[in-house]
Amino acid sequence: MSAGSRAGDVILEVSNISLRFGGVKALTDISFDVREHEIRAIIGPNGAGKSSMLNCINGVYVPNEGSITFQGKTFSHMNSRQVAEMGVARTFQNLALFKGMSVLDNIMTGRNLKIKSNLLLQALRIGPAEREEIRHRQFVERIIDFLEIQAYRKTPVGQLPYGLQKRVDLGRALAMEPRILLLDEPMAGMNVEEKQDMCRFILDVNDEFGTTIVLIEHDMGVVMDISDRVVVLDYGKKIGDGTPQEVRNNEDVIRAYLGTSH
Ligand SMILES: Nc1ncnc2c1ncn2[C@@H]1O[C@H](COP(=O)(O)OP(=O)(O)OP(=O)(O)O)[C@@H](O)[C@H]1O
Repeated sequence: MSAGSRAGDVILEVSNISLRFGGVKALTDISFDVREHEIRAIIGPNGAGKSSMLNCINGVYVPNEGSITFQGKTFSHMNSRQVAEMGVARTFQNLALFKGMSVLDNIMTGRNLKIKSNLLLQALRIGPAEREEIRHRQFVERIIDFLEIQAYRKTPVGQLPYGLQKRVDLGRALAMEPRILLLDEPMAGMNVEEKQDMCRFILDVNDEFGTTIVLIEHDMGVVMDISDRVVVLDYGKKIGDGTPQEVRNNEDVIRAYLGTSH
């Protein structure tokens, strides 16, 4: 079911990252790697540092120490736009969609970085701009079919149930044609059926688009079935790293999870 058997070379390497907010050590000396095509989960109880880690990878936070290597290029900090241009897209725990805009238009916003024609040509919809728009629309339609949301193409996103909004957010990120997709608690707040759907879509994205996926989650159960390898954080430190089976049997991980309500 998982992509482990075809995981390739290391595409992303996090090296000795530490991050502090005043006196709070959000991350302490975290290192791990992500291989091409794999589904890599970062799990941990509340406040473990998962979101902080994701925000260091996608350029929102500047780590106090450490570096990140993406496709062979090492950087201690890049801004969010540079990271996006290198092929890293993300979804958000608190949805970042335009609620009054249609599903189609929301997903189209994910193409913005890829639109090359100038604004005047776009506004007039002439020549190359028109051809370019048709190409982008075709790609967006492919995503809409893939995510099985054809029936809601013209529906304002704010009118959709939460699980479908999360799917649109995934579509917006996919529209960027990312090499790496960062998913911030993609199953949070969902019912069982919505969680199953989202798991299926994550596996399909990984399989059909070949996208490398890094997802964070605090519920250990849901990620164990779909992940190739799992990093476990607790109080900002890495306490486990390995296959789901290895992580499940790790004494420190068991202790961290038994000590919380998860
Ligand atoms: N912007 C910030 N300012 C100050 N402290 C912060 C900030 N962001 C995170 N922290 C602190 O850093 C630590 C790690 O938080 P983080 O949100 O990364 O954890 P998390 O594992 O994502 O938690 P959750 O599962 O609850 O989302 C926590 O102690 C948190 O209070």
